[in-house]
Amino acid sequence: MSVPAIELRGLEKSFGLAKIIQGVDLKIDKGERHAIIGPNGAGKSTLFNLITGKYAPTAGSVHLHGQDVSGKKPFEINRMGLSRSFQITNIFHNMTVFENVRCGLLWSMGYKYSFWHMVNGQRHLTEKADEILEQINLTSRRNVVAGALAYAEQRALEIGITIAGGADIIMLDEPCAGMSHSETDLIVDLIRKVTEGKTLVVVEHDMGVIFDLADRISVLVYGEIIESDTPENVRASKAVQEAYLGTTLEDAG
Ligand SMILES: Nc1ncnc2c1ncn2[C@@H]1O[C@H](COP(=O)(O)OP(=O)(O)OP(=O)(O)O)[C@@H](O)[C@H]1O
Repeated sequence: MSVPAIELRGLEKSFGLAKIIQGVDLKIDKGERHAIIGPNGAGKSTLFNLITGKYAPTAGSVHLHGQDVSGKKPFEINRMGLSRSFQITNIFHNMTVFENVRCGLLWSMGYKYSFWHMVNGQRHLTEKADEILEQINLTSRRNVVAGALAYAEQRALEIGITIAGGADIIMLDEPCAGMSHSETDLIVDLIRKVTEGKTLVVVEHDMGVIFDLADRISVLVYGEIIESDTPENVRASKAVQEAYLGTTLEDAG
C-alpha cells in the first residue's frame, strides 16, 4: 500500500484547559479529494491549522508523505509540497491580478518581494503566471487591480495563488464562503480542474459543495472524527444526522 499523502496520528490540541482536538486519526491518500465538515465550533479550522503547521499539536503527530512534520513551521511544510489558501485577506489589493499570481510563484520559489526588480524580466515566470490565470479563468482580468475584482473572482485568484507553486497537496479553507449558488458551481468546477491529480483537503460549510467535490468526507464533532467515508455513506450515517441535530445534511449548508 502506498504511503498516505497526509496521516494524522492521535492528534490533540488544547487551548488552555479546553481540549479542542481530541485524538484524531486520519489517513488521506495521494490524489484524494477529502472534505472536513462539522457543526460550528467542532474544531475544523483548528485541525486545518494543525496540518498546515500554524499550530503545533499538544499531542500526537502529523505526517506528510510518511514524514513527521509535527512542530515544523508553516513555510517548512510549504516547502515540502503543501500549499494552503489564506482567504482573500492575503491578496494584494493594489497589485494587478497578474502580479498577485506572480507573487505567489515567487513566494513558492523562496524569493523575497524586495527582489522583485531582479526577476521582472524572467520570461518563464510570466509564462507560468499567465498559464495559471488561464486555469482560473482570469486572463481577461489580468491587468486589473485585485481590489477591483468581484468577490468570486477574488476567491478564484486566491486559489490561483495557492496552486501557483505547484504543491501536490492543496488545502482550502471554506473556498465557497459567501458565494451565490451559481458562483459556487463555477468555483467547484475550477477547484476540480486545478487540483486534478493532486491531494485536496477542503474545509467547507456548504454541503452541496462537499458532496459534489469530495471522494471522502470526515465529519468532525467536538474535536473527534465520528465518520470518515464516501459521500453516500456519510449522507446515510445516523451518527452524522444526529450530530446535525435532526436537520438533513443538505439543510445544514
Ligand atoms: N487560538 C485559539 N485560542 C483559544 N480557543 C480557540 C482558538 N482557536 C479556536 N479556539 C476554540 O476552539 C473551538 C473550535 O474552533 P474552530 O474555529 O477550530 O472550529 P470550526 O469547526 O472551524 O468552527 P466554524 O465552523 O464556526 O468556523 C472554538 O470553541 C474556538 O473558540
